[in-house]
Amino acid sequence: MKLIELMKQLPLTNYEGQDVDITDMQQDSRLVTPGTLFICIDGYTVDGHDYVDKAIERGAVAILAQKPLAETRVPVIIVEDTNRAMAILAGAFFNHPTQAMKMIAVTGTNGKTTVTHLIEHVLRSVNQVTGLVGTMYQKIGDTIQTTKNTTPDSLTLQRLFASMREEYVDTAVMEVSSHALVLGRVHGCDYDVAVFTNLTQDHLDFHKTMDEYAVAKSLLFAQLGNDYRSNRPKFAVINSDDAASERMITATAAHVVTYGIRKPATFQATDIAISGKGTTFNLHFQAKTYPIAMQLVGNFNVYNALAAIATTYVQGVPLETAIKSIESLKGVAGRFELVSAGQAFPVIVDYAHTPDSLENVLETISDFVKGRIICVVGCGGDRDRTKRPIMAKIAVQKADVAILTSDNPRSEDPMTILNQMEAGVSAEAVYLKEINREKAIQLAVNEAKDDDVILIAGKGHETYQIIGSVTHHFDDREVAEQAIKNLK
Ligand SMILES: CC(=O)N[C@H]1[C@@H](OP(=O)(O)OP(=O)(O)OC[C@H]2O[C@@H](n3ccc(=O)[nH]c3=O)[C@H](O)[C@@H]2O)O[C@H](CO)[C@@H](O)[C@@H]1O[C@H](C)C(=O)N[C@@H](C)C(=O)N[C@H](CCC(=O)O)C(=O)O
Ligand SMILES: Nc1ncnc2c1ncn2[C@@H]1O[C@H](COP(=O)(O)OP(=O)(O)OP(=O)(O)O)[C@@H](O)[C@H]1O
Ligand SMILES: N[C@H](CCC[C@H](N)C(=O)O)C(=O)O
Ligand SMILES: [Mg+2]
Repeated sequence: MKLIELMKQLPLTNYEGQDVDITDMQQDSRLVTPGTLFICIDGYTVDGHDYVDKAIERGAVAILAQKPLAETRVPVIIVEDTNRAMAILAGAFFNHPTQAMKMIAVTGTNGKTTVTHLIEHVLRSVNQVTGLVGTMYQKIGDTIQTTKNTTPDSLTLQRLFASMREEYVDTAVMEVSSHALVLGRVHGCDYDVAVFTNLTQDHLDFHKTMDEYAVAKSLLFAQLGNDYRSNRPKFAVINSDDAASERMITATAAHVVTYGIRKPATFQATDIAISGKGTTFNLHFQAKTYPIAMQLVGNFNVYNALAAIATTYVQGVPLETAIKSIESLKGVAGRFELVSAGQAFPVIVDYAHTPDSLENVLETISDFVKGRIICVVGCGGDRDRTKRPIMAKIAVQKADVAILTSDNPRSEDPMTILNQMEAGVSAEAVYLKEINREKAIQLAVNEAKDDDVILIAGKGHETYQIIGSVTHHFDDREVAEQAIKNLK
């Protein structure tokens, strides 16, 4: 693509300088190849404007910047906000790939990964080619790529959607984080359905207040339904039981479909029964009742199943087909995943890393446990500090034996994090504290009797423990399995 042609996407820029062929766009100098337009992003850690030399050395033929640069070797285009411009240019450069497939976005504090996997599973059961973008990986059909972010930057995303278009993906299902919404990572994505799971405390290091966090989530719904050039109907699929739902509904111009348990909803669940092996409930939709017996455990997974059924229904999948598919799903990796190494007591690895999810998962276990609940939990470093005392309090109150430990301390001192967790626990409470996560898991396993249930919370599918700037291999499932073997 010619630079002048590309710059027409930024009409206020009026670029009429030297024209060159642009064969790629990059915001990371390390990925530049000859012919690239290099976009300078002023980041949280470093300033991309400082990498212009590196980019040109690697063959960049033009630079997009938001600060004046003393650069004469290649054309420099200055815009007010390179991040915003990047999203607009990325959509145009890759010829708007999101318009070539159905697009489903899932946002909310908890349940995004689970709901996207449920939707993917249902769509695959009706032979769709699917794409998936989220916390665990990016996936096209069966091909998996690892990823740094739940929702990557706009350029990475549009490039990914272009690859999906090449693979004839029918529907892309993606998690949209609140960070992504605020940072414009999904600008230019043309969604057909946006799903809201729930809003509870997390990420207050980034959003500062719950109100700000809610506004961030509502941005997804604000960008849905306004594009009347596309003749596809747009749907907002909303959890009617969540206090923040009204804000999401107000923000959108799309059709609204609700799901829930407590308040009236388009897709309503009643008669929920939970066991250690699965959940049954009745789904009510348009005066009909559908009994469902799924392998996912917990009330919160009833919400996730309803969200997936409602979403696939508005995308044309018959209800009975979606139900059958959801019933066949064994689970999502690292979410209420059972570790079995011949022991008598269930060991559950779960990704609960927020107060609400931890409380939900502990309450779910208390619905079926015969003996005690033993819970191993830590809180991430360089993340919302205010959730630490709350999570510890929940663990100590809701589990019979709470073992507080480390979970990706990152640049923080692990003991400081543990102390901040302990601040939420009353002085007379009884709990254990073990900074080494491996030892904490062994303690839990040593403590367990036949009727007990162990919950190892916070890391789920993760296969690492980040201490300082070093990423060590660490997998709760492997460590638990070894700990069980050590018993014998
Ligand atoms: C706080 C935050 O969002 N950081 C994101 C941000 O990083 P940053 O601002 O620190 O980037 P930087 O290192 O300062 O670099 C600035 C610019 O210089 C460029 N650069 C840098 C070095 C170099 O040699 N050459 C070069 O060109 C970089 O490519 C970049 O364009 O931009 C990066 C590229 O897009 C992201 O990967 C990174 O996410 C980091 C890894 C992260 O941990 N983010 C978390 C907070 C996050 O976004 N989480 C959400 C929610 C998760 C969930 O709850 O599910 C997510 O969607 O992942
Ligand atoms: N609908 C829900 N409501 C509350 N808690 C949930 C819900 N679904 C899952 N959880 C809990 O939250 C944990 C994380 O679930 P999941 O990975 O699906 O959420 P997520 O929104 O993708 O999280 P992240 O923001 O880290 O990507 C699960 O392991 C479970 O404990
Ligand atoms: N997406 C979440 C993951 C947290 C997982 C937990 N293990 C941690 O490291 O805090 C976050 O970045 O806040
Ligand atoms: Mg996720």
